[in-house]
Amino acid sequence: MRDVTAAVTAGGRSRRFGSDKALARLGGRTLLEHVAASLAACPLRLLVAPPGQYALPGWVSVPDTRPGEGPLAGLEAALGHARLQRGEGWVAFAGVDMPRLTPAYWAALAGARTPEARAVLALDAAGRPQPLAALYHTALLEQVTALLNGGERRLRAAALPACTVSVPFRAIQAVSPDALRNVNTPADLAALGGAGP
Ligand SMILES: Nc1nc2c(ncn2[C@@H]2O[C@H](COP(=O)(O)OP(=O)(O)OP(=O)(O)O)[C@@H](O)[C@H]2O)c(=O)[nH]1
Ligand SMILES: [Mg+2]
Repeated sequence: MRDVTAAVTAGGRSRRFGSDKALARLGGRTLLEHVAASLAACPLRLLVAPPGQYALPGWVSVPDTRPGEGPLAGLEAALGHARLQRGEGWVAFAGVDMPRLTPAYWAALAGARTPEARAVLALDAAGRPQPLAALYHTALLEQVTALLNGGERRLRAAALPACTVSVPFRAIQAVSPDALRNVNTPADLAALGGAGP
């Protein structure tokens, strides 16, 4: 993962969770810390969030380009900052609410890259692509900006089918079986064995 920039997007309002889910605890760590740990091997690590909201040692705070406009806007900020700092290359983009992501998960995605690919997404058990724990190339930045300017807000629109590689669920399951577990509600966290703040 030395050639990949990490980016955690953390500008959401956790409406379904009812309090800031980035700070909810699971096994002695916050959800945000769990996700960050999965990406600790990346040399540059970006936290896209309102300035001053979170303290995450070793992570560079990056403000949203379009605050409150959702994770696609978070991706725009992450790709722009990654390009500025390191030139063209890959970004591992994650939400705050996937505490079971692991280095092996990210390595599986990184290993699936092809020279033509501009996005790498894992498929879940039902075959649905998972855009919130995926690799995106900085070459997508202009396309992402155009989508946002056109009113698009769905993150999955960033992964254009023609240049997206899918990683089958069985390949994820083999290395990181719970990686795609996602916390949207307190019940989701309880199912993982955690509790609210
Ligand atoms: N940078 C940034 N990240 C966002 C924004 N909106 C959502 N996110 C992040 O995107 C990820 C997935 O979003 P959701 O699961 O919908 O989280 P959320 O929007 O906080 O939660 P809900 O209010 O319940 O939809 C989380 O890591 C959020 O923090 C935003 O406007 N900017
Ligand atoms: Mg949301």
